[in-house]
This record gives sequence, structure tokens and C-alpha cells, in this order.
Amino acid sequence: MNIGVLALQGAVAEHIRSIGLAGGQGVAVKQPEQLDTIDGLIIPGGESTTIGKLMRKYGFVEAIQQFAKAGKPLFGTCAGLIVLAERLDGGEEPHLGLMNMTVARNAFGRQRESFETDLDVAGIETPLRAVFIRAPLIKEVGGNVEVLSTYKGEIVAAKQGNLLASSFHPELTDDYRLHGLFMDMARQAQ
Ligand SMILES: NC(=O)CC[C@H](N)C(=O)O
Repeated sequence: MNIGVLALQGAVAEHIRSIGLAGGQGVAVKQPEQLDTIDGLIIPGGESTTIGKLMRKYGFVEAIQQFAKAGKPLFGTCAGLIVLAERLDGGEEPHLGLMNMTVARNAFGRQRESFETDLDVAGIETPLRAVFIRAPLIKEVGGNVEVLSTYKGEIVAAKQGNLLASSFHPELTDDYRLHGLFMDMARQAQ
């Protein structure tokens, strides 16, 4: 299973490592043409404004939208989740506008701007170790979106068909089970 990681900015190497731990082959994606050679794409954490700007500059926006329309899976983590959203709180322009949800950036208070916790995630048997870094949260989802995990009543992971998103960074621990779940989605899409 070849899983691409959008390599414009952010936690690219860490995702490639987790894909390897989950038994796949991680590839850094720097050109839209590479989308033809991968079975799924991860949009990493980083800074969503920067990732969005670089996606527009290098012609990734339409290419990724086509990739998703063809049924190939996308996984957005943290800033990547923001990039997937159809609606951003505060009237910011959406980037890919693919996932039927409203996202608030930097939504956790100062005290907890960065923290680690164990989360129950639908489809994963025992709690998953999750790292939150200036994380966004999902304020509202459409009827076609399945909530996979909440933290203190707030939605922090969700799935809509071939689209998966988490507020937290699953690639900063050795717990690669969410990458495993994404690879199952990629396998099913083949
Ligand atoms: N760790 C992250 O990806 C942080 C996301 C960042 N705060 C943003 O708004 O884009």
C-alpha cells in the first residue's frame, strides 16, 4: 500500500514513519502528478494557512479534489483537518472544502494548547494515545459524517466516506492504529 504524505509543510517524516510501522510504504508528495501513483493521501499537521497557500501555488487544490472524487482516501491531521473542512469558523476561506463540517482553529484554551491524552476512537479497540498541539476542533458535522471520537464533549475525529480527519497528531507516538485504519480504507477503495 503506497500512502502519500503531502510534503509542502509540516509533520511529513513522522507520518511516513507511522505508515511504515503500520506496514505500508510512505511517500513524500511534492508534485500533483504523484497523486496518480498512491493509494491514499495524508495531509499533515503544520500551519493550515501556509499549507493552503502552497497547495494553491503548486496546483494541488483541484488535483486533490479530483483524487477524492475518484474515491481515493484522504486523511487530514490537525492543520490537515482544517484544510479538508467545508466551513471554517470566523468566516475564513475554506481550502479544499471537501468534508461536511465546521472547524474552529486553535480551539483549545491556553492552558491546554498542547497536551497528550488517551482517547476512545470508534473502530480502535483500546484507547489511542493522542497528541494535541494548538489543535482545531470540529464544531458541527453534517448528517453524512460519522463522529469517531470526542474529548470533553468536543468532536476530535470524524469520517465521511473516504475522508478521515483528526484534531490531534497520531504520528507523534508509536501508536499507529489510526494509520492502520486509514490503510484499511485505502485497501477497500482499490
Ligand atoms: N498542530 C497543528 O497542525 C496546528 C494547526 C494550526 N494551529 C493551524 O491553525 O493551522
